[in-house]
Amino acid sequence: MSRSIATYRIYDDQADFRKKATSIAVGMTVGSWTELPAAKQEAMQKHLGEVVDIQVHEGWEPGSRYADISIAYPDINFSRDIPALLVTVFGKISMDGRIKLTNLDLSPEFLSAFPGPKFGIDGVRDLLGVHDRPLLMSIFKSVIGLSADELREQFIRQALGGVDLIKDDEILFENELTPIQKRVRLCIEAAREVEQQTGKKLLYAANLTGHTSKLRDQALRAIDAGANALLFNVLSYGYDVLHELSSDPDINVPIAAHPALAGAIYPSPYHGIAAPVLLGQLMRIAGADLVLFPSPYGSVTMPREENLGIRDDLHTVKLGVKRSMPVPSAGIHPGLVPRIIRDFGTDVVVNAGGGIHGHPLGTEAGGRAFVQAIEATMKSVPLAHYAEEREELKAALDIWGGEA
Ligand SMILES: CCCC(=O)/C(O)=C/OP(=O)(O)O
Ligand SMILES: [Mg+2]
Repeated sequence: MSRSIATYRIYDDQADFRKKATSIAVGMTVGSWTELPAAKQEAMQKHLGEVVDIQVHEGWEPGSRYADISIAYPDINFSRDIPALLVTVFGKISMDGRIKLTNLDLSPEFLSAFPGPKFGIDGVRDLLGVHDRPLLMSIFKSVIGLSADELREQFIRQALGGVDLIKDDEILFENELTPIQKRVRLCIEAAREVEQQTGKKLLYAANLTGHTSKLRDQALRAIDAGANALLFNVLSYGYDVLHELSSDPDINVPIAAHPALAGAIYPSPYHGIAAPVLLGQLMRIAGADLVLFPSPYGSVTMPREENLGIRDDLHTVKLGVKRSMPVPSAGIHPGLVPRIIRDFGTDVVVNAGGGIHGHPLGTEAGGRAFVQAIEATMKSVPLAHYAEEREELKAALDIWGGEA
């Protein structure tokens, strides 16, 4: 019988964890068990959840306790979609005290319904023709209220800085000045102009927004206007919307998943869903080609072990789909590039907004500083040494600091 296993961390100083685990396994599947007549029990056996592991630990505070509990849920109980999975394994019990969903071990049967990322790491690299180093992405900043000309000008400045991708900020929604088709047309045209000068291909991830019922048409309009990538605020819509977009054959461009709202779900040790599940595994099987998340060392941080957990879930062969590109973000500046590459390897996107636009010599110099920092790190040259002959990197290190 095909089963998917959910692991929870439950904090309770008094609980009989075996009893608690059994009540979850029964309550989230067949509802009640011991009261059922034998004939009914036999009929319902195939639907019954099972406690497969309980590990009890002493907590940090004296006398406190917690347990890691794993429960197997028969795949027969729920349909092959993420909403059904999440309601089954963490619907009602997510509201029942101090309990956090920390891991999902999904069955091959369940995973068979998920094509995963259309492009993945290798496909994005193929689009750009860059295979031997981290990618560099910049983010429009102070973008609300910009006219089309101002947006185009900012795009060109970023492109001339040598970035591989440019993304909308996640707070750029449909608006009268730069509706998606208009801004895609002007940015892609600008990308082609700059490519004439630099020879560099560019992906522009336009933010796909608006009512759910209109997203597919919106995406097709953007692609018709020349869009070669999309940004999507997954958690405000739900994973299944991403799944529908990513598995649509007509939406043939990479999708970058933004983590907006994730901070309401992953940080607490006592509640919510662990970051590797929320921003690693589920984003990848829902089809995100690139996944943004708070880095361990920027302005909006996430503990390093959770970052590395996301990295591992975006790469693991266990999920049986293409790998998604990790994009550790927020407060990234050139001095952090060696740490990023040390933690994530070269299959990573170095992503910055303020770290590019806030450069003392301007946006173009900000991009060049990152390009230089990546070059130095790939050559195993200390940034400070590499900066001796490169004013853009030197200015960035002077203002934001160098590698730890
Ligand atoms: C984790 C998401 C980061 C993000 O959306 C963003 O705009 C970052 O900007 P900077 O912190 O690099 O300025
Ligand atoms: Mg942003």
